[in-house]
Amino acid sequence: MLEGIIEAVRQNRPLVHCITNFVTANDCANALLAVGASPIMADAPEEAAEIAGRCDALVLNLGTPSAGRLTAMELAGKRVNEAGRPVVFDPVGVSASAFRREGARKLMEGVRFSAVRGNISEISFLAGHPAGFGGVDAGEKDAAADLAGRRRLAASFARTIRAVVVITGETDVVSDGEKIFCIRNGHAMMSRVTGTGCILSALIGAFLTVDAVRPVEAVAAAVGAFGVCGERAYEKAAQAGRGTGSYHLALLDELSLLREDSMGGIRIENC
Ligand SMILES: Nc1ncnc2c1ncn2[C@@H]1O[C@H](COP(=O)(O)OP(=O)(O)OP(=O)(O)O)[C@@H](O)[C@H]1O
Ligand SMILES: Cc1ncsc1CCO
Ligand SMILES: [Mg+2]
Repeated sequence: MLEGIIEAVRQNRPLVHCITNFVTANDCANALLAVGASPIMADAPEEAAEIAGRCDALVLNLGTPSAGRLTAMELAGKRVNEAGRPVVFDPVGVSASAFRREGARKLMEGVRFSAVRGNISEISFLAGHPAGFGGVDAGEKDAAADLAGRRRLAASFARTIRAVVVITGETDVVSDGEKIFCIRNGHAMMSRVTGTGCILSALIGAFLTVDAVRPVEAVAAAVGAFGVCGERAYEKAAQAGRGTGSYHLALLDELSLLREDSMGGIRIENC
């Protein structure tokens, strides 16, 4: 099911426009380059729609919102919707402030998303089940949310918004409302480096441009492939005694080394 997708991304060199946060923008750009995509980060409302009109996919990330950035997201999102190309939403820290909550609400109303990815607290908040959590990373309490609950949430929210929904964590859940995939890759070190979720959302944008596979499968491939990179980075950096800074770079290295044969390491099941 996932064969050919990595090489397709490398061959197509999709142009991925990111309107993202200033914390991890550089990592997202490097991660996209590493898998063979072409990143462009452009968040000025004056140019966002024009650039979005020429991109193959758009990724909107709520990590450091501002009035201008939210306007740019809406303008770009609408333009990419008109062009029929994929738009990904990463609702970073959506419950942290009224400004983020309202910004996310307007985006969900005005833009059609192909995929929405977040941790359990972000997705449960967006879906109308506030967990009372306010930071940008998943908390311990969230880790306790059982897998059955995550599967139900991903599938029902996917049906509601007609998009692929991804809830990341120790086990990632990907659903389009019909199929539900559980992906057991990655390493706990991934949550000790900021922005691994943002990187994954950017990669999902690139993988969604491969139209030979269904969107839910393209998203699952991105999630699984990134998880495999997280494991390999652990073997090469952390197991060798190095810390989170080396792990961060090792993760980018593994993305650049990702080839079709890496897909064999993906532990994915219909669940
Ligand atoms: N305990 C874990 N075991 C395996 N993989 C994990 C674990 N925690 C997170 N991951 C992986 O880390 C990546 C990011 O997921 P996470 O849920 O931490 O995103 P996030 O909270 O949005 O991150 P950020 O806001 O820092 O960008 C995913 O690929 C996920 O599979
Ligand atoms: C730490 C942080 N703060 C806003 S965005 C971001 C990156 C992780 O999502
Ligand atoms: Mg996040």
